[in-house]
Amino acid sequence: MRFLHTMVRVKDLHASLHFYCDLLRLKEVKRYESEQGKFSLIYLAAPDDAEQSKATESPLLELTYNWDTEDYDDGRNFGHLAYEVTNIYDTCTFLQDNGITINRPPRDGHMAFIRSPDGISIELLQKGDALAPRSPWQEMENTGTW
Ligand SMILES: C[C@@H](O)C(=O)SC[C@H](NC(=O)CC[C@H](N)C(=O)O)C(=O)NCC(=O)O
Ligand code: NI
Repeated sequence: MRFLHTMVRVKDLHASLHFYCDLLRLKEVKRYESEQGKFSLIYLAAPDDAEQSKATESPLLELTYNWDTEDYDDGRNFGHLAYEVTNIYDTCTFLQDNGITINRPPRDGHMAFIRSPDGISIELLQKGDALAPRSPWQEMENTGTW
């Protein structure tokens, strides 16, 4: 058995594609539109996976967009989506500069949390064990100025 994807339902497809593709830089690898079911399924791969020849065989994020607006309760049973980043401080700076709240700043250079437009928790983990190169974030950590 192979892990295929995690599906999240999104209320605003434009806002979600901006968040996941423009900001998190995920790549759309396939899309399914159902006129009968009145929904769209958009499959997103992490950029490193998308560069591989078999991007559609890597673990994907499936965005489900129901064309008729629905209210989705905040399912507490769902935890988070986790992505590995090359430099967690650079990533958090880019996201913050683009209006994303860093709900859990990258203390110790390893882990940060943000939320999607639908409130889905996204965990960002520093690639490898090496601390990200020193950056203003670490100075802010050390001086407690966030
Ligand atoms: C193709 C495969 O990856 C799917 O996930 S299709 C599953 C199917 N999805 C839908 O019908 C989308 C629209 C529906 N209104 C919804 O919001 O899910 C499905 O069976 N969904 C039910 C589910 O619980 O996932
Ligand atoms: Ni699915």
